[in-house]
Amino acid sequence: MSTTGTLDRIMARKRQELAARPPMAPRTRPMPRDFAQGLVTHRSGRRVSVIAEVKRKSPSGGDFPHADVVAVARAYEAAGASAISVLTDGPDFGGGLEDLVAVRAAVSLPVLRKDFLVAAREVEESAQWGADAVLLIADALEDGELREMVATAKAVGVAALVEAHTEAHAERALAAGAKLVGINNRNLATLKTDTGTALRVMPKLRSRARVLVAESGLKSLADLVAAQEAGADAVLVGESLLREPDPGHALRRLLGVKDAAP
Ligand SMILES: O=P(O)(O)OC[C@@H](O)[C@@H](O)c1c[nH]c2ccccc12
Repeated sequence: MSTTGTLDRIMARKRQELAARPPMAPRTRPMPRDFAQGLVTHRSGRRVSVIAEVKRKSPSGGDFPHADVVAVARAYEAAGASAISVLTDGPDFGGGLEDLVAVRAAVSLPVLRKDFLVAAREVEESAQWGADAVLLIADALEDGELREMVATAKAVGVAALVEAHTEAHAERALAAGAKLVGINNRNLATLKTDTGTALRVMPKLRSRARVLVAESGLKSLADLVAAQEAGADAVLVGESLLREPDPGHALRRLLGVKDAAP
């Protein structure tokens, strides 16, 4: 039996991929959109914001029945999403940077590049490809790497959403300069999900983070309310929407929006 978790496996692959490829050709970056501003709800009384995710498959969820991620992103925007998360990893999530470009061109919302970034150079490339925000995974990066990647994001004007699965890693994220912190309910080593994780950790961070995001495994309006009460500005939701035949309708339902009477 292998003792290497999924996160370690993917990070090792990412480091190999990066070492093997030359720097990307420069691109003209589109006008950035403010990711953080659209999410902040804390103390505003506004309902928690939703970052809605597109991916074609995942290691925990298998294949999702929506190959057209652009159509899904449009439906999310129409349903009231505040931002779109686009998986750009190919082997494990079926995505690519082309998806980031296509989704961003199709919506007017800020777009998060969701990937397993291992170097500051990739943060710069993400900005050039049109990412308004990048995900950085504290549990998988050394303190020095994290600090450098957060600083690079700031320098190029891309928001860094730094994700952690434990309070200790969340503290490392804050120490590295993160202002936007995500608490992932899914343990990326084992892929097990416990929606209590974010509820337990977020209150300890609330006063020190500009934006707090509860991530993974959220399915119901009750889950969103619980996240909000624990201090979340936003939730990151993918699988429970992508399992449905109509993800836009599923997002409306999640937000508690009543369908118009026939
Ligand atoms: O599909 P879910 O359970 O609603 O979760 C979305 C998002 O939180 C999850 O995809 C995620 C959170 N952190 C990650 C890091 C890498 C890849 C994926 C993720």
